[in-house]
Amino acid sequence: MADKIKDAKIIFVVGGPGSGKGTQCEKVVAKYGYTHLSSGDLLRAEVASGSERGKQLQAIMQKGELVPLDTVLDMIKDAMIAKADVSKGYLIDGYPREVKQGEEFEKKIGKPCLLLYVDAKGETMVKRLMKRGETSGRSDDNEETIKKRLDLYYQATEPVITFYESRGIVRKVDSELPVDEVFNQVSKAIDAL
Ligand SMILES: Nc1ncnc2c1ncn2[C@@H]1O[C@H](COP(=O)(O)OP(=O)(O)O)[C@@H](O)[C@H]1O
Ligand SMILES: Nc1ncnc2c1ncn2[C@H]1C[C@H](O)[C@@H](COP(=O)(O)OP(=O)(O)O)O1
Ligand SMILES: [Mg+2]
Repeated sequence: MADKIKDAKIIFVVGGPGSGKGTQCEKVVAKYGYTHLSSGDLLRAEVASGSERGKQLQAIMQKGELVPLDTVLDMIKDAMIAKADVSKGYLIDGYPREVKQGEEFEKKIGKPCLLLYVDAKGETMVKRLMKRGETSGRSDDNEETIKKRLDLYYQATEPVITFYESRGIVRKVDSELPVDEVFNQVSKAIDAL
């Protein structure tokens, strides 16, 4: 597997909870045919399976904390391998959430060619998540957990952006704008690859 994935384009999609990562990734899939892998979606699928491991994950996610690095990296790697023959590129959404996750990903899988930084204000993210919580059924879309997720984002995930800025691969998009305008910025970043 390693070779095939090494040659594929890998894009990290990083931003706070509710910033609009999933929304933009869906549009990238439609326009560019990339494979979208959301760490949160992979984890929620494991929870939905009802497995013992899923139960442990659910408890962590409900508190707004990060699940163990190895668990999420293994899931992403397996999902990437499963698509290796058909994939033009990968959108890795919601990972890395801390610098260590980025380092381990590069050791075990490969290097990203782009980090899309989906930027929105804290108050905007909270508003969007509260609204999403009305229909998402997600146990972490509640006021208390949202606050913890946001704190953790600023503490653990923002340093990821600084880390990759020094490598010159970060492109920031302004996710305060309407979805289609954000996507124009996303498209420009991908077209430049
Ligand atoms: N640019 C935007 N303008 C307004 N609402 C947005 C925008 N992007 C996303 N949203 C809404 O905000 C919520 C969170 O978006 P989502 O893509 O699930 O974020 P994330 O995956 O980063 O948590 C969703 O309800 C979505 O419809
Ligand atoms: N890379 C990662 N490492 C550790 N935990 C993760 C993870 N990605 C997701 N999780 C866990 C903790 C998150 O609070 C939860 C939901 O993640 P998510 O669906 O990516 O949220 P969002 O799209 O709102 O930013 O899943
Ligand atoms: Mg998401």
